[in-house]
Amino acid sequence: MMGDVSMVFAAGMFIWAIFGQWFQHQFRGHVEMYAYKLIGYVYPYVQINFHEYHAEYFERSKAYAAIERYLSTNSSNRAKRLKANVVKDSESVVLSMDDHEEVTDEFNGVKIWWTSSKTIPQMRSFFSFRDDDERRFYRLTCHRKHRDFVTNVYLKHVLDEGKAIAIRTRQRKLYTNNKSADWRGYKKTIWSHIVFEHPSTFDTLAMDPKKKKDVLEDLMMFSKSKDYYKKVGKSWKRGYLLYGPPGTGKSSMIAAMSNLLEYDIYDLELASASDNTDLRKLLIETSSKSIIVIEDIDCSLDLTGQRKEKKEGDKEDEKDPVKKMEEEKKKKGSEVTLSGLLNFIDGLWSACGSERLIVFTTNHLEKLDPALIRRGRMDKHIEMSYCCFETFKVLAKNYLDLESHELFETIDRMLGETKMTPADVAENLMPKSYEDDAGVCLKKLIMSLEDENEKEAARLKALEDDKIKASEEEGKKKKEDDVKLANNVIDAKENDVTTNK
Ligand SMILES: Nc1ncnc2c1ncn2[C@@H]1O[C@H](COP(=O)(O)OP(=O)(O)OP(=O)(O)O)[C@@H](O)[C@H]1O
Repeated sequence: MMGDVSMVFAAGMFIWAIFGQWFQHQFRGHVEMYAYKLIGYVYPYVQINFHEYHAEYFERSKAYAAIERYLSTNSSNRAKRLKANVVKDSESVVLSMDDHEEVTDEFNGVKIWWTSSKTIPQMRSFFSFRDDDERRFYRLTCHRKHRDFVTNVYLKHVLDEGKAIAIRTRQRKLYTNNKSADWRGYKKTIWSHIVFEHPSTFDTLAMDPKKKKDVLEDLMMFSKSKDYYKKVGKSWKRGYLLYGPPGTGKSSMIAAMSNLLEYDIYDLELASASDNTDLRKLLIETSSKSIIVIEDIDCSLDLTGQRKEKKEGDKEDEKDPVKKMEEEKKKKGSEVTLSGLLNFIDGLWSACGSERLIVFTTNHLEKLDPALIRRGRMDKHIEMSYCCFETFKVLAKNYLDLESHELFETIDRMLGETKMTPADVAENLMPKSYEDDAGVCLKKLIMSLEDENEKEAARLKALEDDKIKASEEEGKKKKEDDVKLANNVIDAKENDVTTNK
């Protein structure tokens, strides 16, 4: 009998174990569901979890990253246990909340609790994409009555702040486009980048103070005009044309713009783009908050010639065929056309991405097709010119820490008479040895200006001499022609007399 009972008991245990295992998930799910419902009736708080990775993608959640940055900046001083991350070329340390740490945030009088947590799955997936496979998440807890405020207002504030912190702390990049071959050997144009750290700022940029203020205000206005651009139906971008002789600070101005607005720079080499499609692809790949620069636009491509109509007397057809072929080949390097470039600036494609500056630089304004630089495309034309006294004063302050000196008057007068680029002035102001004090550098500049002055005088004299020589030769030739004409008239008269006889 005992044997029968124990057999029934053993069988019952076995069936229960099978059922228990089979029902485990469903049971647990149901129990959990009802437990949460029950808690929901008595527990006055709401919790929202933000996971680091999306379940279905291997991509880090942007919201998680933004919250992490927000909490690092706003709450790390309140957390007791912190995690340290080294960023920016291993130079600075960013602190964030450690796992299972809690901080309290207060926004518009509403209290919000943040906890950082992690779960470790018991079963490691075959496709584990991270070594430890921990799933981190932030948990936000707030009172049920603030639920709408937190989801609609507070979270937007956290995400916006997180984005703004990312922009403030990110390393700016300088992109250049170049051709590279993929594994099949197909050539394509791609952007590659390096960290951009240029010291030029609007403080160190030497130019007419009024002009500088004007540019600065224009840039600041642009960066704050998102809503305005939207209201007037324009894409949020602005074109700048920087023109002037080499060494007047066009590149320095671009670096100063980037430092001011904290924008990346895309240095676009037009000749490296195979055609308009390639150009469009490069454009689409640029990010917002960037400056797209095309330097020396007049030299980039034959953008000026493509619109010119053939004039009578054009020698194109009479060109040496070999030379013609060579020129064609050279042009084939890039088939970007003026219309492609115009499309790039203000066509539909240019509207993808926003908050972008497009900057053209040129040493020869007169060589550019007017269509390329008309207002609306290049909204602001900025002339970078030779060094004037105001420009010099900025350079003297930068290079020599000097605001006044007895030689300033001489330099003021000489700069009025002589054209010298800020780059050349800066070169003269730079001490070349430890003995070179400010006076020595200023004297060096004066000597250089004198040299320049003499050279200019010699150049002008040579020009004047050439003019006099040309006019003398013209006079002489005219005299000879007159004599010839007079002789011909006499000869003709004499012939008439002989015939009449
Ligand atoms: N306006 C300026 N203010 C301050 N520094 C200047 C200025 N112009 C030139 N410089 C100095 O001269 C150097 C060369 O100037 P920069 O490359 O900016 O001139 P650029 O006009 O772009 O010349 P290019 O047309 O040849 O590219 C700079 O590194 C900077 O040190």
